Amino acid sequence: MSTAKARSAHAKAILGPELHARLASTKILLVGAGGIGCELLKNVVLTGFGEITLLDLDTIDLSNLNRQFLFRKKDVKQSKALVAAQSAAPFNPDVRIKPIHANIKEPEFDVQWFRGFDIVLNALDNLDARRHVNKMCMAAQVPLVESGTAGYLGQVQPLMKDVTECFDCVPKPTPKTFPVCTIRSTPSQPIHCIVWSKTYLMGQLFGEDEDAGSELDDAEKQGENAQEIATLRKEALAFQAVRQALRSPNSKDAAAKMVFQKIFDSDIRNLLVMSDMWRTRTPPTPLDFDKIVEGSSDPPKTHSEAMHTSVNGSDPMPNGQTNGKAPSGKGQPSLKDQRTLSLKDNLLLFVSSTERLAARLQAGEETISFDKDDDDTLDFVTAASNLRSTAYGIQVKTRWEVKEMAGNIIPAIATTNAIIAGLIVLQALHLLRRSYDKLRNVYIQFKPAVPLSTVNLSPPNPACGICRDTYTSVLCDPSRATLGDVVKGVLGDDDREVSVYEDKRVLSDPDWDDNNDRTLESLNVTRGNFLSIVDEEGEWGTISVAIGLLPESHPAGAPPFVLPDPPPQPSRKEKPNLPPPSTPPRASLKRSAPDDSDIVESEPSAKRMKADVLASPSKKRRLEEDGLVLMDSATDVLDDNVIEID
Ligand SMILES: Nc1ncnc2c1ncn2[C@@H]1O[C@H](COP(=O)(O)OP(=O)(O)OP(=O)(O)O)[C@@H](O)[C@H]1O
Ligand SMILES: [Zn+2]
Repeated sequence: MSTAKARSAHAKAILGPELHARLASTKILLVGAGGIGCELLKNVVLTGFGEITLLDLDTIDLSNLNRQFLFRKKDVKQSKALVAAQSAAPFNPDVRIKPIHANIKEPEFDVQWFRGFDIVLNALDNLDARRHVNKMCMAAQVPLVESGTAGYLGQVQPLMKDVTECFDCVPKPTPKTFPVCTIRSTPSQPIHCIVWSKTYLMGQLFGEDEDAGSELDDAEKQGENAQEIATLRKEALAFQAVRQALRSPNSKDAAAKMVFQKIFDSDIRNLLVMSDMWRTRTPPTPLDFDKIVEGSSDPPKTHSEAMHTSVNGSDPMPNGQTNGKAPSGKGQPSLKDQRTLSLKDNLLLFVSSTERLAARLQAGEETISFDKDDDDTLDFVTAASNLRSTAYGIQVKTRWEVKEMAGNIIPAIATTNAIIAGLIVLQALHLLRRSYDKLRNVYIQFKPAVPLSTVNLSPPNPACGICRDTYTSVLCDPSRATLGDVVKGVLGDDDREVSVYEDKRVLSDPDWDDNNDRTLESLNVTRGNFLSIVDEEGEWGTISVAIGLLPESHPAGAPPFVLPDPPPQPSRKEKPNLPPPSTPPRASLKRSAPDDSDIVESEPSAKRMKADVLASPSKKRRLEEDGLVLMDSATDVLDDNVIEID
């Protein structure tokens, strides 16, 4: 038997000659060439898929090499998609792998582009991209296999419009956020100090020079302490001087000390003035740079130490941690990252990492943000969060622990990725055979005797704001097609009252047609966007219009759009008893349009609630100005592993 025949003998025997032959011309899109993606690419190539498009936006990092086996050290900094394709192609001489180094959310990957695939396989690591691919697959009616791993756990979920639930049929946990003032003034846990260093302090010192005021405006609206907000505003203003020092070659040596004194001494003294704030809390202790360097500073005790001492008079070290004082050599782990740093160690690490980051700014880097794999930023965040913890009497953390917490890292396990990648192919084959009764959600669970569990699929959620929409496409020239013409064209003879949205923006409603004569381009609606046409009475399903570009063959004198033929037929809506599943609140509600003075933003599913208060944009605007947050679902669960602060 020739090598090529031998290579495919098993796959052919298992799949049967007909399906095996079909795979050679089946077009698959694989999104993500990371931990799961590398395993999956190998699997699909060896199974006999012949036409593979592999897309990933990232380049290879040294830390990927322990599990992303298609990459070698020489490939670091190269495109993941390109290198993975080159490494996997020789596994099957007949395979064609087209690598694309790009973000799947780019407008060029529009619904028409997705329609070119027979199946899509996700190997992603974030909710945003997963939700995007889900919507595109629902719109293009292409089957999708979704997957994810977290440590020893993993899941595979086959999704098919109108057959199964989609990824958005069930609300996803919202990333955990902390109130601004907990982070900025009253931390009580190590994570608060880590989030402060990574998000706030790094941003202020090494990020873009931007006004931190809007975050404080929001906090003020939400009723947080006004005097405290005023102090924080002053603090933010004073950052200008230290920012400049960090960027000026003359003050390099002094800059780190200046930063230290501002944030760990004078900012803390300013907060202490607000005696009200410390009535029920332990006040922080300012840190003295010179005394710590001399070794004469006596670090404040952690809360638990203080409590313990008062109970039994001893001086314990909770959880083997110390606050400032390194334990004597015995018992200290030998790995550098796992050693507890003393107060002086943290100060010296703060100075050296600040100097390294300042040197990078002076060498031309415009901004530097936290990256767990960038040693300078990890050192800075470790030292800064430990110094802040010390000032607030909170336990310090090792560099290793800070890396885990700041990077929201759950260790990636190569074997879990490999098992999940195998299960993805099995579910993909069921979808391609249209054996829908065989589809299962598959989980890896913590039960050695039964490591895999399968769950039958649920039908689509009738209230889902993604897969219950009726999708259609309009090809147009957005610089000439007007909103009114496109919407009227799609509705045809149907003269129902409708509102039109792009994502969360209301573009028109029955009492407000100011935008109807504006071009789509002027409304910032272009290729890759969707217009949602929502029935005002809530009787008919939403029509989602994917905007694509006109073909080159489109005659010059013809109208600047091509309408769907036949026109979309939205389904009559069953009135759900439950509120629709929520779209998790997004980090930012604001999207810029060239002139968005006439554009109102609201949660997309609010349109389906048809609440009277939301019927007119002016009312919506007022509600938002009042700082009112409209929740779509009361069932959102906070996930403790995910920490995000904006
Ligand atoms: N919007 C997107 N478009 C294209 N590729 C994406 C997008 N979002 C994430 N990815 C890719 O999905 C892959 C997910 O893989 P994985 O979870 O192993 O992450 P990683 O970055 O390689 O590893 P780690 O996060 O553990 O360091 C990554 O290679 C990432 O670049
Ligand atoms: Zn759905």
